[in-house]
Amino acid sequence: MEAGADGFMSEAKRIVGQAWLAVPRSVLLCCLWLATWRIYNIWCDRLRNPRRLPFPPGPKGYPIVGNALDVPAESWLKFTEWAVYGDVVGLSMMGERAVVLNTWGSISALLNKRGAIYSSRKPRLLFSKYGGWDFSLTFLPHGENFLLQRRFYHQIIGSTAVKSFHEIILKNARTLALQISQTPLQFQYLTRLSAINLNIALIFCILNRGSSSIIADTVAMIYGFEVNLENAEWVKRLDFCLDSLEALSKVPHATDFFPILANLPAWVWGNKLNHLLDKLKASTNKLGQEPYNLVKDQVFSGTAPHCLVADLIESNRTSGGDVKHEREIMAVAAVSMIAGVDTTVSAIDTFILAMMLYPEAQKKAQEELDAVLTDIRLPTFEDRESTPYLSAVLKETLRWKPVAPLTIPHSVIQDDEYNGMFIPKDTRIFANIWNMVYNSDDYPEPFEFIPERFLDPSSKAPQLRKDILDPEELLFGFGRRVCPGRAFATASLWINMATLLAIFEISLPVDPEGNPIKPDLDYRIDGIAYHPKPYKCHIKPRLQGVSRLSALREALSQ
Ligand code: HEM
Repeated sequence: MEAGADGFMSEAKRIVGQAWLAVPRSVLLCCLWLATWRIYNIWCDRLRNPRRLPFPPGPKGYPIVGNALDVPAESWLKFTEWAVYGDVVGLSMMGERAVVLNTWGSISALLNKRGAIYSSRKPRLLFSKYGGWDFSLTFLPHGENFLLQRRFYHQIIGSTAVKSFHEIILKNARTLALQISQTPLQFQYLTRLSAINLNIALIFCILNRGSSSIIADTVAMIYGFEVNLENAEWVKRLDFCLDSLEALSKVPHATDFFPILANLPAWVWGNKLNHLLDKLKASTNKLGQEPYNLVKDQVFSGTAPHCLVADLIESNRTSGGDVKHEREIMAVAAVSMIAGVDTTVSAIDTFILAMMLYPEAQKKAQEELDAVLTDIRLPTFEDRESTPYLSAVLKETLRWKPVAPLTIPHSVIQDDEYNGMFIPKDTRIFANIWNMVYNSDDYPEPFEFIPERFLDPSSKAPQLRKDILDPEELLFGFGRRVCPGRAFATASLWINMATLLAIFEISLPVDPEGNPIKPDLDYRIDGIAYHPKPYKCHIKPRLQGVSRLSALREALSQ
């Protein structure tokens, strides 16, 4: 019996031994490496978190992928469902940690008050490594280049500096109103045309008065060009850049989960992806390098108008005739073109929709404007302080349909503790704006457009309330990453709203039987912002609008 058992054991050992030998050596090594890596991580976690504080609570995920498969494209909707886990929700996405902040309390405590450590970004390696987008502030981690580019923005379009652009913003708002009066059915096309102007302005320093619009504000501010409508080539360039950015953003790439893979050569990812990345690089170059060179020539010949690039070139010129930080100046310019257009257009679209659907709000804003603008006078920035109702309309526009429901995720650069929870270094931080703007405690009846919510009910004359969460503090992001175009964007939005309301009556279109046609309020992410689907609207001059339009024509012809 014993001899038989021994025989069986040695036979078994031999079989198992052979089976082991059959395992390819590389797989074995891989498993060993993974196991060691896992043990090392657990050990490091224990050292970093000696009090064993828990990671924020959140939904249970699947092995390896974590919660990644449960997050749809409109992730803010899922994140809002997960707010049942708390103010701060912890997730795991393919091995990477993420935290969703669902309330103003947690956002201001972490992103604002601890902004020094919560203001980094995790670059998307597909863009930065392979797409040539390592210059872009939106993807830059905390560091020297980030600080330099933020300083450039502050210098040129910080809340005080931006006033030097008011004149051009005003003129562009008036031009848009004039265009809408000529082809009211095309109001959305005109907004689109504004984006076209943006592209064209990237290359031409040609002044073509009478064709600019809200988009042209950005253009004129950045490059000091006014806009020529006819150049379709530049339309294609910006569109292509936006389209390829969107296409590349929609699907996660392997390097998002395994950054180490970004060390592989680009050809590994296949011809099609490389082709798209090459086109992105080329179009970005044309948004940055080419117009930059034009403005630089103007600066050196002393003919450049006041604009972001010219001012930055001027302030970075050396005595030897060079320009310091050229790459960063180009980056600021190209990124502003992309970040400043889509966002502003989305807010204007929402404003027009709201005016159609809430005629009472429109009437109140117009009565307020008429009281301030005697006779046929057109609105100017000096009227901003005297029109609190309109300021409330602006805040409600931003809140009602948030331009960026999740902003851009931040990342934390060192381990941190918050309310007894451990937030490890490199965690991606999402600020769930969506959950905040539709929170009925802060904003009762959150899905309705009610500008009055921002006005003090105890005051006879309309006055903005101070005890309510201001959407302008939410919608432009947080801490050291707060949108550097905020002052410019709100100035542009305000004057566009004031000018349109002073001149036009905005109402629902009607069908052949005279029934009002309600617009579809289904929004989607298009490019970088949340947009309504194309919609129709009836826009015609008001009684006072007719004479204001004549005044406007005269003002623009001067
Ligand atoms: C209604 C208009 C706009 C909205 C709602 C908006 C919103 C935002 C948001 C939410 C962020 C992310 C902030 C964060 O990470 O916490 C952002 C970043 C940014 N925005 Fe805006 N924006 C608008 C207009 C503009 C304009 C007009 C410009 C430039 C002229 C601009 C330039 C930028 C840039 C460069 C960043 C990246 C900042 C960084 O990563 O440090 N934006 N914006």
